Amino acid sequence: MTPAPSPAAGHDAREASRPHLRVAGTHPAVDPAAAEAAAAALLAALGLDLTAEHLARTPHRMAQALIEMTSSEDFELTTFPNDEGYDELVLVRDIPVQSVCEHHILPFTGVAHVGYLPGERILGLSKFARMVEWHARRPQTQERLTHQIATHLDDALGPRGVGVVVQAEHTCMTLRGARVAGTATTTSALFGRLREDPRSRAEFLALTRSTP
Ligand SMILES: Nc1nc2c(ncn2[C@@H]2O[C@H](COP(=O)(O)OP(=O)(O)OP(=O)(O)O)[C@@H](O)[C@H]2O)c(=O)[nH]1
Ligand SMILES: [Zn+2]
Repeated sequence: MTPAPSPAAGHDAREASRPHLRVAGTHPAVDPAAAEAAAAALLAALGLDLTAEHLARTPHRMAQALIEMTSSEDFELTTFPNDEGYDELVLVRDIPVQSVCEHHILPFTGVAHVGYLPGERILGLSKFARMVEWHARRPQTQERLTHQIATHLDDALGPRGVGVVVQAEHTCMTLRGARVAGTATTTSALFGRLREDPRSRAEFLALTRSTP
């Protein structure tokens, strides 16, 4: 692997003024023991016999599964100075989205397309996926998830434009309730030039629709 080039001396001050942002600390505290006790109570209320061997550890597994689906790892949101003055769209497509709808606590899954028009700083490419996962792995609405990713990118980089499109299938709508298998929901959040400039907006939306 090629080592990352060290920043030019002139950029040291700017690098220090926007340190690698640690994304952490806003997830609520989790109490696994209380979650397990609550899962046992729910399963018993559903008429399950928790003394059966298959079910004995189900409250534990159920609590752990829900905790895993609503927790994500903290990470460093590494940004770099835009030394080359790159000013075209950067778009990372088809980032997996695995979230849980906060109305039914059932999964919704799909993809996110996240892009921006760089200003003074650019983002490490893997951080787009980490950012999506960090916001997705908690009880969410798709609209809020989409907006939070866009706001996060906007705050971290101060770019000229930000665009986020999320396409997802909600199991609360496909497996129960309306039971409309195969339906997909698309949400978008566009900021700056990607919202206001019709050509940039059209280019971004077209790229999120085209096949790679
Ligand atoms: N806007 C939005 N709605 C969502 C999302 N996830 C789930 N929902 C909806 O939340 C709504 C909750 O409505 P309720 O009428 O209280 O719930 P319900 O009786 O289970 O409704 P049905 O799902 O229609 O059976 C449903 O229409 C869900 O489809 C989301 O991410 N965004
Ligand atoms: Zn739901």
